[in-house]
Amino acid sequence: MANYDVIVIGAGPGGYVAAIRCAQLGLKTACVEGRDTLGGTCLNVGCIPSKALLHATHQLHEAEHNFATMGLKGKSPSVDWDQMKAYKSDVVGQNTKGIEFLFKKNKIDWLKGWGSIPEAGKVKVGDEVHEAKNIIVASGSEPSSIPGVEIDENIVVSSTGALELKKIPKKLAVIGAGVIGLELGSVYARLGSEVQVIEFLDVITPGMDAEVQRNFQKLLKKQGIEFTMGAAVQKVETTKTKAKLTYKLRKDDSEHTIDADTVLVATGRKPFTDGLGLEALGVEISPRGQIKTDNQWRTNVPGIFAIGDAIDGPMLAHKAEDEGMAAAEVIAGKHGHVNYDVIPGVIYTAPEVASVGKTEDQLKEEGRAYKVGKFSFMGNARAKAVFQGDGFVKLLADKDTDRVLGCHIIGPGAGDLIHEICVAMEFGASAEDVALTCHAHPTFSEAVREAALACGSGAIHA
Ligand SMILES: Cc1cc2nc3c(=O)[nH]c(=O)nc-3n(C[C@H](O)[C@H](O)[C@H](O)COP(=O)(O)OP(=O)(O)OC[C@H]3O[C@@H](n4cnc5c(N)ncnc54)[C@H](O)[C@@H]3O)c2cc1C
Ligand SMILES: NC(=O)c1ccc[n+]([C@@H]2O[C@H](COP(=O)([O-])OP(=O)(O)OC[C@H]3O[C@@H](n4cnc5c(N)ncnc54)[C@H](O)[C@@H]3O)[C@@H](O)[C@H]2O)c1
Repeated sequence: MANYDVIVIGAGPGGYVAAIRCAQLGLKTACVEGRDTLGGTCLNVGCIPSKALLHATHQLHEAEHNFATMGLKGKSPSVDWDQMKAYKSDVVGQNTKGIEFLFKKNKIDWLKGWGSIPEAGKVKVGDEVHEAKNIIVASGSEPSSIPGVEIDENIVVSSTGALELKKIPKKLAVIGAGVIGLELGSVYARLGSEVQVIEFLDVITPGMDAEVQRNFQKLLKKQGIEFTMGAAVQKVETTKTKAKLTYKLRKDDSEHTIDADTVLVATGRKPFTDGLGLEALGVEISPRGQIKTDNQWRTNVPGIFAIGDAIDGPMLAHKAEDEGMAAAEVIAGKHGHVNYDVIPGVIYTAPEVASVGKTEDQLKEEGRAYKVGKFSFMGNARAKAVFQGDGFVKLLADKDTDRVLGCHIIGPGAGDLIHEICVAMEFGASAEDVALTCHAHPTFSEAVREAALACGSGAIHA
């Protein structure tokens, strides 16, 4: 048994970042993690392995579709799936070991095992009970399924199983056209699977800017992904090697079936708080299973904080990290800050999709007068040189004050470009501020500046 200022439960991006910041602020810190490696969902079975597979398969796509045009002749590479998975695991290993190194460097104790909170101020791991002045719950989330669909991680898989399929399926059915469905759907489409996405709504990536949604779907269709929209999945039946998926079209209630080798269930994730003992402690939980907190990440039980996927808000690694840092600052008696209005969202397909701030629909709903500056990547020399002229940057600014209100990008490097606008929004910048900032040529970033120019006296290359 040991005494700590802070014990963090969970070593995902929320928990490990909270632990590091606590230690940096001079607090004696431990972090409990039940997995064999640190880094949580994100590093082990989320952000990092999926991006490794997206990278590898994007290279394959380039070789198959664009190399010859550039005079790079010869046979396209063949896929060694086991080696691709080994590369992915190696990337994961480098990152999880990196967190272990950071824990040692910051003198954070990793308490190995599954933790519970028998009472406020105490954390039990295995047979040991440790004392902590403060506890941060960062227990994350897990995949959720829908009625009639049972995940077996063999034929019917969650994202976790989809990162480790034994072989590349001939036909992959994806339930849900959200971020996971489209990123992993892209991976397998590039690997040659026939990919059919079945989505309940009439649009993909709910919550995104409507113009981006339409454009994105069109581009994914061009890449061979098939969409069945407005379809409610009823059930998935499996044999040893196959699945039969039944769905009803919402428009006419007609029932349809499709066969697939693998079904990926990508219908969202739910907070994971099993075994923590929160109910017995009287920690308030929302009907959606999220731990309730105030705006300083305090639960209703003194000394217990919660952050990341286990609480309200977008289930994103960087949101969890920001909350981790902020909760640590609060515990250390400082000011913790997260600006929930400026949290970017990125989909790492090709092209990438990124957004921050308000969508046009939200501004309309709010009755706020706004202007749109839009610029197509077709007018961006660098994008054309790398076969990525599809897509656009759309900047939304207040009609009267010119203040930047949101940005939606579909195109090359969108996930990096968006941060220029995040910074602009944090500083309360106007579209003109962005437009008057010199941007190096030839870069994708010039498209952001052109969109800002389009909010004023006009883009140059449009
Ligand atoms: C396939 C996939 C791809 C993703 N890609 C992205 C992306 O590109 N960008 C992005 O921003 N987000 C992405 N996400 C979402 C991202 O992974 C999560 O938002 C993020 O991991 C949440 O961090 P967290 O710290 O709250 O929880 P988690 O990362 O889920 O970590 C929680 C940790 O707590 C541990 N734990 C739970 N309970 C206990 C206990 N009682 N005792 C000990 N340990 C416990 C768990 O084992 C886990 O390791 C992706 C998710 C998936 C599934
Ligand atoms: N690049 C990233 O940032 C990234 C990548 C992967 C995952 N994530 C995070 O992980 C979380 C989970 O991702 P996700 O893609 O599973 O969830 P999601 O919420 O992004 O998408 C789920 C989709 O499934 C659809 N759906 C729900 N029920 C359905 C049904 N019965 N039949 C058909 N469609 C149905 C929804 O309408 C929605 O389009 C998200 O919150 C996301 O932020 C982020």
